[in-house]
Amino acid sequence: MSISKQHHIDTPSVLYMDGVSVSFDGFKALNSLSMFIAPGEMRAIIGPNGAGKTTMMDVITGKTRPDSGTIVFNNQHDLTRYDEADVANLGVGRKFQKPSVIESLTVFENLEMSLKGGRSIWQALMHRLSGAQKEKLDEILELVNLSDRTHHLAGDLSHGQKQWLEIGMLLGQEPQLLLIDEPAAGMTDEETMKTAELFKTLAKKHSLMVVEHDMDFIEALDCKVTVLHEGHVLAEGSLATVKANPQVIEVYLGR
Ligand SMILES: Nc1ncnc2c1ncn2[C@@H]1O[C@H](COP(=O)(O)OP(=O)(O)OP(=O)(O)O)[C@@H](O)[C@H]1O
Repeated sequence: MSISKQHHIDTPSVLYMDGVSVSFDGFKALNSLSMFIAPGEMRAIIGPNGAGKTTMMDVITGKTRPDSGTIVFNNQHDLTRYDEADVANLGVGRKFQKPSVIESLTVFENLEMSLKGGRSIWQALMHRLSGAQKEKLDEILELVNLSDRTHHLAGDLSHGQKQWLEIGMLLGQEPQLLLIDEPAAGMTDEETMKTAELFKTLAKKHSLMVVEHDMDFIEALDCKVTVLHEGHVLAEGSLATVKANPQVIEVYLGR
């Protein structure tokens, strides 16, 4: 599948990938991968183990440099030229599967440290927030369902709440595109459904790329699904469409 260069120029996009390939010792982890994410879009990415999902996020975020291909952020920035810190500063936030909140700090303190502009632990602990910053943190706390846990230690939160806190910390960076790896793993059913609601709300202001294995969660996201297989896009469309695709059934869902 290829997306024309003209499409890229004419259509506003948050992420445009075309013909992206990466090899490790001759093995193609990504094999001419092409994908297009629109502003405000939420996209679910599925695929069997080894399909290239992590490698795809690595090349978008500047962790791995592709051997060939184009990756453009916001119709403007060639992401293959930037390192991880630059890509984050441009507005691409990444959430790894395992939460990495600081457990000995409160929910609020964790969020304070994440605010755009960079705050040291010391500044964060001094609680010198502007009115606008305080307002923003309150808004994030509300969004991620943690308003009633503001002054609890992050270490006392449930696994799902830690994941929400970390998503809140990403939001503190004001990213335009969020890449989120298996958020529902280890969550209760209730937390999983709340997370789907949260993502639907976020998608109004941000673009989201969500890598996930949990089909109930993907169904609840109710968004376009891309199926990766052997480093390439195998199918794209609604969950119902890709589930009915014989190639998808063969390589993934039917296994
Ligand atoms: N640094 C590396 N060196 C060698 N091979 C690698 C490296 N990173 C990834 N691979 C290989 O590339 C392929 C794609 O891996 P990747 O982790 O991107 O898949 P994935 O879809 O994220 O899988 P999973 O669902 O298991 O996380 C796999 O076969 C993997 O072994």
